[in-house]
Amino acid sequence: MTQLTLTRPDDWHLHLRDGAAMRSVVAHSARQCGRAIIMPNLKPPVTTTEQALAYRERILAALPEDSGFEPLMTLYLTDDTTPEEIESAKASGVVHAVKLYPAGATTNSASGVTDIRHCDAAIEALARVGMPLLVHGEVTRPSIDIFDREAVFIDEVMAPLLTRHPSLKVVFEHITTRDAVEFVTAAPENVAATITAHHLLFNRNHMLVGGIRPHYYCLPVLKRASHREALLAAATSGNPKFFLGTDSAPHARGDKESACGCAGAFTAPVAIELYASAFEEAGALERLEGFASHFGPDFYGLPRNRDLITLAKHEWTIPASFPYGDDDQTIVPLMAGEHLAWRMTSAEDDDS
Ligand SMILES: NC(=O)N[C@@H](CC(=O)O)C(=O)O
Ligand SMILES: [Zn+2]
Ligand SMILES: [Zn+2]
Repeated sequence: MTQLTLTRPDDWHLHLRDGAAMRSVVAHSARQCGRAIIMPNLKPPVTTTEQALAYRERILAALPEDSGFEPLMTLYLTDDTTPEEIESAKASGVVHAVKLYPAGATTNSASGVTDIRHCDAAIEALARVGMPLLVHGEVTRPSIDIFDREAVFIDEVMAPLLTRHPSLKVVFEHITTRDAVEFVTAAPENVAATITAHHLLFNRNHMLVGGIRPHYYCLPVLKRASHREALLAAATSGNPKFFLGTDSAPHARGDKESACGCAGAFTAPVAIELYASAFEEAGALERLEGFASHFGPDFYGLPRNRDLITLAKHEWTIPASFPYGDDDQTIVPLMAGEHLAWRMTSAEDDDS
């Protein structure tokens, strides 16, 4: 196969940041994706519908002319989120989900949830209005090894949460383990998961062998090879519970290449190409479209995109960096300077 045409994908897990940083990254996603679920972990976080509406306007104002990209907004769940806030989020028509960050689990999660049982009333409202809860699934206790935090979360938080709220729509975000694949596969239809391109392509050796590579550091952290294999099998299985969410998480070069580097891989400029590499490795390119473009909107109850993109088999080199934010900052994409086999060449309207 030398060319691949598919329905335009959507990104069901994306960090755009705000201000100058947002203005420098949003076009990368808008070029590839029709829509994206926009993560609310700004400083301060997006906790109200009013803030989400204002953030959406800032994103729309930063889009290239003629872009049809649609930001799907989310709220950041806190211990104090009220059921009324959930109801006004639903009524707004622009907020599509609510995000659970366990306090301290990841970038800008300090205002996150300290104990999910504090949120039962808000979660009950989510179940009632049919809005998905998006979950960063890691426990945060210092005694739990960082490589075990997702698996422990399933037993301690995710399973009891679904017992208390059996009809709640849940997206287990950026899953990284065989445990999460098995949990989601066995769960009822209202439970799905996003998988990043980097967790499909890499294991922890890529981050740690031969030197420590900060651009491969993200949360949940890359796991051992057998977990990657389980993720790749799930993504390429055709099971509609698993769909595309890049978790592209921009941080300035200096904040990554540091004695205490930030967590997050910046993949937006090459997202669909990275996924194509993973699916090709698994011999499953014909299943890429379902994963990238069909299963996400189906789960969220939104129409699939009408337009198409084309990828060509054409080796090229990922740029070393891109401009980022104010001043002379730059941002380094994942696999900077490395070769990719596929490249997105064009997008077409399907008005015929
Ligand atoms: N994935 C990451 O490593 N980082 C994300 C936060 C997140 O999605 O957990 C970020 O906002 O930088
Ligand atoms: Zn996360
Ligand atoms: Zn994320």
